Amino acid sequence: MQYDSRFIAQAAVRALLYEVSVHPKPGLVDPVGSGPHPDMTVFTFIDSAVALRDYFDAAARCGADFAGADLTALFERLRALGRGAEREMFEATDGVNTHKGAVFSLGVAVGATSHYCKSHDYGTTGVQEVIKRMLAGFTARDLRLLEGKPDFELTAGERQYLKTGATGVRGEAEAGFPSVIDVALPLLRGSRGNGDLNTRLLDVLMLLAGRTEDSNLVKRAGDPAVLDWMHDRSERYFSLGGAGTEAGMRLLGELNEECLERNLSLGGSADLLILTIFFGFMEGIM
Ligand SMILES: CC(C)(COP(=O)(O)OP(=O)(O)OC[C@H]1O[C@@H](n2cnc3c(N)ncnc32)[C@H](O[C@H]2O[C@H](COP(=O)(O)OP(=O)(O)OP(=O)(O)O)[C@@H](O)[C@H]2O)[C@@H]1O)[C@@H](O)C(=O)NCCC(=O)NCCS
Ligand SMILES: Nc1ncnc2[nH]cnc12
Repeated sequence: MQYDSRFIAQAAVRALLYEVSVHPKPGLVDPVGSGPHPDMTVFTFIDSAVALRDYFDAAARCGADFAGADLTALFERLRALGRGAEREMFEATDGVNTHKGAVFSLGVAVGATSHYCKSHDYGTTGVQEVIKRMLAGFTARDLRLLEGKPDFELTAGERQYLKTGATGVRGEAEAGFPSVIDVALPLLRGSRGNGDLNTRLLDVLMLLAGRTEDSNLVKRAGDPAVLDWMHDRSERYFSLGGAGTEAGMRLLGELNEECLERNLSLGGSADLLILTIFFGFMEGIM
């Protein structure tokens, strides 16, 4: 299948809207509640997603139009578009950070997909190779800029890198989003025809939460040990049979309560779910 830029940009916005619609998501905003995010509701996410439509159109066109051999130059062009999109997102949400991570990760995915589809039938492995070439050396280059940056200017991801060496969203992106393409997408493919979409996507979220180093979760907990706790909860969830079982749904409810009490957010895992949904649309498995 050869996709055009318009279809690709539309899939990106649909992925944002599908993710926020999945419920009940522990530690995240969904149509039923705001979880540990009192400054946002599902409507904030709808406003944000709609405001990002032009950005994804521009990112898709940028990918399709790029003709050079050095794909790191394509990434730099996309990054400039992403910075503008972040501003548009904050305008649409009155300063609330809904999709900063997704502006970056999904922007990369849209640009890479569109570039690949210019000369190939769609294939996720091919797109992953494009992403790796676009981001080659990015993490080291970006994090090298931190030398001398005052502490109060550091983002959560930057602070965690300096403290523990965790590379967060940058490392995940540079490696071609392995947790999405090698872990979550196979689950989504395998669950086709088995359960409703909401159930399938809850399982994908919990698989991602169990495998990812979510810098948003670590920031909220103030301790990277929270990752082991979340990874254990995810294992338990799947040992109970996941969202297709009463016991799995009960565990999700308990986890939701625990995230609320401890003010824990799964923002990074939500972004990876968005990416999985996007690739799911591209593969026609949703
Ligand atoms: C490259 C940048 C995007 C790097 O970002 P930065 O250093 O500014 O921020 P980080 O702290 O590193 O995190 C970025 C966001 O990435 C998401 N994330 C976290 N872990 C992972 C992971 N393992 N894999 C993938 N993605 C991950 C996460 O996003 C979600 O959390 C956001 C809410 O965060 P925040 O407001 O900090 O937290 P709250 O606790 O909710 O707020 P408080 O109430 O406590 O204040 C939300 O957006 C989710 O989406 C991380 O936050 C950047 O520097 C950059 O270059 N940006 C501009 C360029 C661009 O986007 N270009 C696009 C195309 S290339
Ligand atoms: N549903 C959601 N709730 C909170 N943060 C998010 N980041 C991306 N999706 C999110």
